[in-house]
Amino acid sequence: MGDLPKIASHDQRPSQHAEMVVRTEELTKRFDTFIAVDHLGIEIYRGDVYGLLGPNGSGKTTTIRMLLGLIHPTSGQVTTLGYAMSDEKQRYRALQHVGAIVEQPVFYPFLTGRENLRGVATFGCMARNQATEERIEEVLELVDMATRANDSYSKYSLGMKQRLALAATLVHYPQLIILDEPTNGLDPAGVVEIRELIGRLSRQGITILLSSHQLHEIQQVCSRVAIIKRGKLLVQGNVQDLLSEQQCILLSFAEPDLLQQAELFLHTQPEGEQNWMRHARIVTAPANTGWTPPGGQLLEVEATMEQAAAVNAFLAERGIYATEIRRRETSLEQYFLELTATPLHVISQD
Ligand SMILES: Nc1ncnc2c1ncn2[C@@H]1O[C@H](COP(=O)(O)OP(=O)(O)OP(=O)(O)O)[C@@H](O)[C@H]1O
Repeated sequence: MGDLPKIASHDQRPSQHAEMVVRTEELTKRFDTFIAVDHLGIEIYRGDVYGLLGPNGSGKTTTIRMLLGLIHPTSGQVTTLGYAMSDEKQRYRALQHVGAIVEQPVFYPFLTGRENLRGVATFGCMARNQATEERIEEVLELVDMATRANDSYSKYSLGMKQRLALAATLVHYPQLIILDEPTNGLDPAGVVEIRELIGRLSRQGITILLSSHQLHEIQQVCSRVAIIKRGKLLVQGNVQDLLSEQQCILLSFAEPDLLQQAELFLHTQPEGEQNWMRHARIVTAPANTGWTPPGGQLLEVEATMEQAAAVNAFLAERGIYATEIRRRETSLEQYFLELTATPLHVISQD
């Protein structure tokens, strides 16, 4: 097997005493001989906006369905808000504090948005009283649907339908909401609306778990993420920490020959304490940056901008001078693609 990238768990928890809202331990789901979720251990803390990411078929929906008790795990545990989901009574108690959108929610097309929410409140055993009416108005305001609440559901756009579905999850004051691909099928404006709404809900103290393919959106809205592949956890951690761990610098040289020499010097050094001594490679200059080095190539060195001076000095001592050094910005999307394209291996979890 080739050199695997070093992957670690950088799980900077919100605080030492942060309350665990969801914990899965060795969570596994088999469909006949196929393992859809494989010994998954994730931890979601109060206040997290937690992104569950993975390629198609990696087990996100299956995990979410187990978290909600819609399907039973083959083995392993789910604890939600301190309740063991394997116990029927405890599961019932937990779910009273959870709102979720897993499949396209079913609303009556001929009723208005407000009437549909009244139905949701009734199914949720809320009393038909002034307090419930006030709560319905409150959630309609929260999802920015108050002005359209008297229109029939059949007239809503996809984005409005999704916001009404979110309103429905909020009616009974959940502590945790779970959203499977909440921006699926939405146009860019709809995606932004949902992102803003998730931010608003988070500021109200609601813990949010969402799965998504929209990695750009996830990066903007999530505080922590788990990346899974073939049902296994690849990495879990704070988004900023994961990305800063991926920091690299890019160096350009006046001639392509110097690029080769610089790479060779960094590679042939005896193993040093500095990571950048070992992790250097020639890469194509990133597009759309206006940076056009000779031969279109750059040297990428695994180092922070603070270590750039040391890299520069190291090369200068050997008579090689970089013409320019820049930081390579890593996006969650890039990180995700690099991680999920690598051979699968299990990380050590903290
Ligand atoms: N009821 C089932 N019976 C058999 N296989 C299933 C069942 N449900 C899911 N699977 C399989 O388990 C794997 C994980 O599916 P899952 O829907 O959890 O993935 P996902 O990450 O949510 O994918 P996507 O991003 O495409 O929605 C897939 O290979 C799927 O075909």
